[in-house]
This record gives sequence, C-alpha cells and structure tokens, in this order.
Amino acid sequence: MAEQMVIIGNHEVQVLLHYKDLIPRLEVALGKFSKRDSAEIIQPVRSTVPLQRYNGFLGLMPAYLVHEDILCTKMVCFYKRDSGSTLPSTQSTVLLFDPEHGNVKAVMDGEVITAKRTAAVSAISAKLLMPARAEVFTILGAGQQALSHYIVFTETFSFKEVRVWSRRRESSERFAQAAHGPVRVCGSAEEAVNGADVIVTVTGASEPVLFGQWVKPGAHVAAVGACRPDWRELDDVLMREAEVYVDSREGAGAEAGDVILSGVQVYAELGEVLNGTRSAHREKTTVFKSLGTVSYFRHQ
Ligand SMILES: NC(=O)c1ccc[n+]([C@@H]2O[C@H](COP(=O)([O-])OP(=O)(O)OC[C@H]3O[C@@H](n4cnc5c(N)ncnc54)[C@H](O)[C@@H]3O)[C@@H](O)[C@H]2O)c1
Ligand SMILES: O=C(O)[C@@H]1CCCCN1
Repeated sequence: MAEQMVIIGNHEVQVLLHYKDLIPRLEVALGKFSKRDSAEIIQPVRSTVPLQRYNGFLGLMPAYLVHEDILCTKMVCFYKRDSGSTLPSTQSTVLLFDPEHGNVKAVMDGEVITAKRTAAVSAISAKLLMPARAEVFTILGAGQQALSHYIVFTETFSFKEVRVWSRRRESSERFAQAAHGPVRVCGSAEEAVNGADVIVTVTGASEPVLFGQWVKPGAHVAAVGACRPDWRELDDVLMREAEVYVDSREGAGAEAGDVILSGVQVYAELGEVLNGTRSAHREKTTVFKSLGTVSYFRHQ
C-alpha cells in the first residue's frame, strides 16, 4: 500500500533546511546536471504558462535523479508587480513522488526552498568567481531573495561593507532592519555599485538596473531576477564585458533576456566549473545568470 502523503509547511522547511547542508549538496547536483547524462539526472527546461491577465507565469519544473530515485516537481507562479503592490511576487510548491507507483509522497511549501536554494547557488557562484579579496558586497533589490542572499553571503564570506539599493527607500530601510547586521542604504543603484566586488541583482525589473559602466573591472555579479526572454536586469555593456556563467545553458537560451538580447555566448555552467571541464576566471568581470534549476537531495 502507498505511504501516507505528508505536508511539509514553511516553518518545518525553515527548521530542516540549512545552508551548510544545502551548499555542498547543490554543488553535487549542479555538477551532475552539467554532465547531461540521462542515466543520472533528467531535468528538462521548465514549461511556462503565461497568466496574462495577472502579469504572471506558472513554471513547471520536473526532475528525476535516477540513482537516488528521487522524482520531484516544483511549481512556481511568478509575477511582475507594480511598485507598492502587496501581493507576493513568487509562490511555489514542491511535490515529491514515489517514482515506482506514481503517488505523491510529500507536498512541500516552496517559499523557503526557493529563497534558500537560489541564494545558495549564487553563493556557490561567488565562491568560484568573486575576486580574491572581495570587500564590498552590494544587493540591488530588497525583497525576499535580497534577505536570503544577505544571510548566506554574510555567513559564507567576510565583507567589510554591505550595501543595499531598492527602488523604494522604505524597502531598503526595512531590509536593513531585518538583516541584523550593518548595511549601508544607498540612494541610487550607481552609488551602491561603485567599487563593489560582489553584486547581487534580485529585483523584479524587466529593464536594466545595473550598467556596465558602473561596475568595477573584475567584480562578480550574480543576476537572479529577469527570468523571461524579454526581461533584463543587466545592460549590454556589462553582458559583453563579462564572462558569462549560467546554471543551465538550455535554460539561459530559452529564458534569460540578459543573455538572449545581448547576443553574448555563455562561457560555462557552474556545474562545468565544479566538474573541472571549464575554468573559473575570477580575475575577470564575471556574471552568473541564474534562472533556477530544481536540485533535490535526501535530507539526512
Ligand atoms: N533565479 C532564480 O532561481 C530565482 C528564484 C526566485 C526568484 N527569482 C527572481 O528574483 C527576483 C526577486 O525575487 P523576490 O522573491 O526577492 O521578489 P520580491 O518581490 O520579494 O522583491 C523584489 C525586489 O525588487 C524590487 N523591484 C521590483 N521591480 C523593480 C524595478 N523595476 N526596478 C528596480 N527594483 C525593482 C522591489 O522593490 C523589491 O525590492 C524576481 O525577479 C524573481 O522572479 C529568481
Ligand atoms: O526557479 C525558481 O524558483 C524561480 C522562481 C521565479 C522565477 C524564476 N525561477
């Protein structure tokens, strides 16, 4: 008889999921993904259903890890919200299946999974690609991803200064209070970025908010927003000056406006760097364009 289905809520995920476990497991998952061996992992580019009336999308993200026998799907709705909207911009649920019988074993709230997984992968990109002596860390955007990125980046690295900019100053100030650490609230994106060694873009923008002429040569940018083929967070100057890394080449070719519209070539997937089949050039200006893959592992 099939096992009883369990529901794992946000609080429980928060308690169970720790960056110290997540980062090494995600490194393994990214490496496996980049081998493109369907005997190890099957993870097609997500299907996306437009919700035109609501300015949003539903993304369906299935994955099967063959050896671990883990079959999962994340379903994520994401929206372009007007400034001042109080509606959430991302909501997700993760289903875990019994691969043999096909029944659902667990339904998990995806909010914390999305916040922590995404930030952990950006931290992996920074570990591989940020300049050797990185002192200034800037976050553009002040929402949920801004906070999870702040937490994992300040836990993992030692910066001398952390800065934030958001299009509404009140959001940056709220963020700085929630961050429980020193954060400089900046009045413009340019001020926030000037001299920064590591920059994370976590905005809902569909037009560039980060411009190459502001970015210090050799800096590392983890670009997390703009997950549609016609949305941008970074301008062409930055995209063309930087060496570009992604989580998935196919995903970037289908969904990353910053890659597609700038016409740049992707240099490597993070998984290729982790596998040693491509080098990490931390001395160059680097962009990691994140779109989100589904990375599963068994909790121990
Ligand atoms: N790459 C991934 O795996 C991944 C995962 C989750 C979310 N995302 C994306 O990351 C982004 C941030 O997600 P979140 O959950 O933190 O969202 P959020 O709504 O909590 O925060 C978004 C932030 O961006 C700001 N913003 C919105 N529109 C802007 C604009 N036009 N210009 C400048 N700033 C703007 C908002 O004021 C807010 O500070 C979204 O685009 C989301 O779709 C990507
Ligand atoms: O992989 C994810 O979770 C995100 C959600 C929001 C849009 C882009 N991808």
